[in-house]
Amino acid sequence: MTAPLPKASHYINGAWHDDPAGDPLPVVFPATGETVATLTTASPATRDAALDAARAALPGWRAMTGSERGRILRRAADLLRDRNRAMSELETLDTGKPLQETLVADAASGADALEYFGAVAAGLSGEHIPLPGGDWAYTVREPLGVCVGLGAWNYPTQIACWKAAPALACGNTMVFKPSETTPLCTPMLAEILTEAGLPPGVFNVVQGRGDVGAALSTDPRVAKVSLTGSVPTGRKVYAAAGERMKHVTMELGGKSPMIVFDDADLDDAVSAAINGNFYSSGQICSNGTRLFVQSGLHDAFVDRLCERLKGAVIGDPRNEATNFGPMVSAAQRDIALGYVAKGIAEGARLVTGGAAIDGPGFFMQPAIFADVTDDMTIAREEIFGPVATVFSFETEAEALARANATAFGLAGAVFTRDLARAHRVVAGLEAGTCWINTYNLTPVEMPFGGVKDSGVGRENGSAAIEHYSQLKSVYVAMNGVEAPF
Ligand SMILES: NC(=O)c1ccc[n+]([C@@H]2O[C@H](COP(=O)([O-])OP(=O)(O)OC[C@H]3O[C@@H](n4cnc5c(N)ncnc54)[C@H](O)[C@@H]3O)[C@@H](O)[C@H]2O)c1
Repeated sequence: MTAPLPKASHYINGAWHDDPAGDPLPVVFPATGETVATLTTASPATRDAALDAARAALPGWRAMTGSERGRILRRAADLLRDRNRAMSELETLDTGKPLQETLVADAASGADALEYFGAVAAGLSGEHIPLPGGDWAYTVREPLGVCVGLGAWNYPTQIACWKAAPALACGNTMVFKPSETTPLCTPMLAEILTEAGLPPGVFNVVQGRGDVGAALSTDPRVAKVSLTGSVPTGRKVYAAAGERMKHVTMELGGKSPMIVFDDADLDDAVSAAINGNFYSSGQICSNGTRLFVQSGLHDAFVDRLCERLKGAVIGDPRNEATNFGPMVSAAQRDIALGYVAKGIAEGARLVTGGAAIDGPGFFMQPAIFADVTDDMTIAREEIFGPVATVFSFETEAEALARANATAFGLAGAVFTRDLARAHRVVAGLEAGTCWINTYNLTPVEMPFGGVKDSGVGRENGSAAIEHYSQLKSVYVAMNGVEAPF
């Protein structure tokens, strides 16, 4: 792989920016454990420079028409597609995800978002509202101001684009902090945006850990914070934003149910369970890790899933034949292995996998648990690793009640050939994003987000516009003004 690395740690005001006052931020390639780059975190001066740049760029950017802004975003989408291979290689270096995946799911998804919101930007407008007596009102859709984006480590390029594209389309400016675990791709995205014609300061990237994220998201210059991360971080960021009356989007964790009825297409359901549990080595927020399978199909489902796992090609993610890579870090693998141990200790049946793989890198075998009960730790907590849990159920009402018995509400799915049942079950699921007879497809046209503890707000689709803009209402009097005295 020959992907170029970022020329500096940060990207501010349309240029690369180094910060010798920051702390070292080593970037570890998860497949080998080697440090491939050492960036620095942002010192307070660098954070300030980024926020000042975003604030200074705001008047000029919001004054442009939506069509003008959209043209730049669409050009950036084209550049990102042109550089898909280099960006995918970098994403693989950053995350350890197989190149086979990053070539189709990361920069490509980011480009989709830039293209989509580039087109949407041109159509942003308000309403005309007729009122009694010939008076009327109109609304103007205005940007919020400087937005802060905080990213998780599993989809760095995609997360940055899903936040930046709607924010910029609406005329906001942004300071984005990628996850400290995967800092390489986002500054490259900033450089691409500059090349596409984005004015300096409209999109800035600073590196750092949670303290940098906290300082950015509580800064008085900031109007909105959009986080993709865990529920505990979400609580902190949301509380701090609430105290300062800032807007938020919270894309948080999940423990989503996939309900498979006896009449489902077994192969489709198993394929979806593979995508929804083992893609990206299970490190996907919306994964359907609670597999509720009706008793008539249960054993066949578990057998087929185990059989299909034999097709996993585990190895160096830079090899395009590899379809199952390492976990992102030693710490994340330890968390997943800890859950496997807990599952066994609490009496679940480990059907296959679940062990660390010897050698360099943070590899573990994909794991399937059966005979899981709803009260077990592995049934309740987000694992964020390649650990699937299979439950047996008898009736539709039972499946729905058990699926909803969680504080999370990110996603859910139903597998059945009975269309009425499919829609009935989806209507009853307490989840922000649902699928019928498929899993984890998240096209940019479809709003994505969670309910309950899994989040607030929506990314993608026209719904995202609501979360990056606000309305100004203007009453226009066409008659004289009456007063009581
Ligand atoms: N719903 C979604 O769209 C979605 C997508 C991907 C990942 N996730 C979730 O993300 C989690 C995994 O990612 P992670 O481990 O990087 O999450 P995390 O919560 O540890 O970190 C997320 C980001 O928040 C920053 N951060 C940490 N503490 C902060 C604070 N106090 N103030 C401000 N920022 C702070 C981190 O530096 C990082 O950039 C999982 O729970 C997963 O489900 C959700």
